[in-house]
Amino acid sequence: MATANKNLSNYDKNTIPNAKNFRFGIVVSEWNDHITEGLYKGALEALLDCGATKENIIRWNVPGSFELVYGAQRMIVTQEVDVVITIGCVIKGETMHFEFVCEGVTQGVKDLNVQTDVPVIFCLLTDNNEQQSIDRSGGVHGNKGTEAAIAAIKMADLRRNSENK
Ligand SMILES: Nc1c(NC[C@H](O)[C@H](O)[C@H](O)CO)[nH]c(=O)[nH]c1=O
Ligand SMILES: CC(=O)[C@@H](O)COP(=O)(O)O
Repeated sequence: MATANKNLSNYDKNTIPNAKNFRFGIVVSEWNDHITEGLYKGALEALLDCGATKENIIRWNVPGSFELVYGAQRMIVTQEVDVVITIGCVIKGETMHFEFVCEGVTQGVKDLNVQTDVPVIFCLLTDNNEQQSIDRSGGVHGNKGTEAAIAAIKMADLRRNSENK
């Protein structure tokens, strides 16, 4: 289902585990910070709404989305988190750089999910223009940060429940 047909901010708390006992890492790209701050706000509000405590939410900034992978890896190694959310916004420019940044982050986040035992949530906007980013960071299509927070809670719960299987 395309985002245009699904509001990214909708969630049913009855279907979401309580987040109070999980530690969350959030790595935020400073590129397009007028967008990434909105994504972070959506994620933070959803985590707190679902029971997370501010003491259990660790935020680090990185220069751009390409650095999200390294930031998430260091967060996993040093901070004893249950899950990491990577937040970035890549907007198409004149060159192929967009494609390489998007692919690099996509593959890097995938690799962290495969190579570590901590889930890494992919909250990366990969948009053709700024309006698409505005629409998905608290605009008409909701907030992808909210969606990422809910995914983070669910994946932290899955990890906890699968530890002793
Ligand atoms: N153009 C965008 C970038 N570019 C910067 C890269 O992410 C990276 O920081 C640089 O190549 C140095 O390694 N980053 C974004 O997050 N969004 C963009 O639209
Ligand atoms: C995704 C990017 O790095 C891009 O915004 C840079 O713009 P350009 O391709 O015009 O150099």
